Amino acid sequence: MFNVEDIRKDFPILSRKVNGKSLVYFDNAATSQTPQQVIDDIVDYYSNYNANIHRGVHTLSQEATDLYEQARHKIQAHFNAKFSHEIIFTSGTTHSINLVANGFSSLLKKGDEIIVSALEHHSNIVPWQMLCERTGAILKVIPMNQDGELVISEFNKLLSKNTKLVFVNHISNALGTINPIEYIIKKAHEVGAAVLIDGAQSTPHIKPDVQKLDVDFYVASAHKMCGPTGVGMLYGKEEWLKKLPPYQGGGEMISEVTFEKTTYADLPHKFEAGTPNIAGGIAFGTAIDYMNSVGFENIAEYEHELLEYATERLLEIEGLKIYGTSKNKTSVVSFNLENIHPYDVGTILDKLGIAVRTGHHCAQPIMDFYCIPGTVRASFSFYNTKAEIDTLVEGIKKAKMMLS
Ligand SMILES: Cc1ncc(COP(=O)(O)O)c(CNc2co[nH]c2=O)c1O
Repeated sequence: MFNVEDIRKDFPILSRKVNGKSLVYFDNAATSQTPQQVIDDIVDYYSNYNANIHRGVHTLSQEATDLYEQARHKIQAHFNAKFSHEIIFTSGTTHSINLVANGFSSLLKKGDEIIVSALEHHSNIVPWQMLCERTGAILKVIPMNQDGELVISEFNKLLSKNTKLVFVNHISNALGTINPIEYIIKKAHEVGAAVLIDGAQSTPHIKPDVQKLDVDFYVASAHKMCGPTGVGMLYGKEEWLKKLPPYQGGGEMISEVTFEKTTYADLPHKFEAGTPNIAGGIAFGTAIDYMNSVGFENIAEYEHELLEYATERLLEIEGLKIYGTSKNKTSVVSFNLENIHPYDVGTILDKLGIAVRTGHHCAQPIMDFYCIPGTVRASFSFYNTKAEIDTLVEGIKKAKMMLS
């Protein structure tokens, strides 16, 4: 196990004051914080290697290309992809999902069925609704229960020979629920459907093995796992990536362009049009190195301790209700105080230096299910502490006293 005080020294921002108080950062499900090692590599790139990549004959371009492609190999190794060309750099999870959705526009026909879940982030709902509008495919939804878990018996009933795609998140951003993706992938493949797993919330906590999962697509954002914003990845099985048409046209993604006809580049470049976020891609690799140096088993064990402690302390507060009570969840606690709007609680906590997320968390169907406008979401990471949780609890008690 690691020493959390030593870890916290890696994150300059954690020494900040907010409204005169020490920052307590509990909005990690929105974006994680950035260790000095990642910051240094971004500065190092722009200080010593900045050049456009691929096809350059000059040294700087070659060095930048090598760093970028080394990052791709780091991502391949981390997710245990069979080939590096199965890793597509994108601007993040939303871009990755839209790339796949766009690709299936030419592969689906009227009456085909797409299954998503009630726990999805809007980024894993709206692109599929748009795809259904384009193709006449039908969207089906796996329902959720009061604990914030998927009703798997209903999933089994939704599956049929018409099911072509099943797209669910690994972990719910709003509730922290860990979904049984191994089972979902197995059952979807039994009817011949392809599966995309939205890993935006799982990759900060666990190390998915895409070959072991046998998943067809897996997506993630660097900024959720100690990396920079504006860069993410799409893993796709080679056979699927070869089937999908390009998402964007332009430089990098071509083999030959004439006004009569254009031929496309091989994987991965077919899906990487234009100049990418080079520094971001390199820093994504650094972030993966950093998280692996801390150790995902250590992270999971420590964050589970934080979750248990936070849940126990929060439930001491009369009138506080937690949403998302699955036994199988990561370090996210969504809650409300009776008859108090989440925005008001969040605003008071901010005055105390405590950063939480309030609102629907881009998961409005979940809020509709619970008949609430939103929640206060506290999401913990391996650099948070039990003392910070105590500060949160005191802050909530203050908010309750002021707002009741
Ligand atoms: C499950 C899930 N899918 C997709 C996305 C979109 O990721 P992006 O493309 O990197 O923005 C998010 C972002 N979730 C959140 C962003 O801010 N608060 C959140 O809970 C997410 O949690």
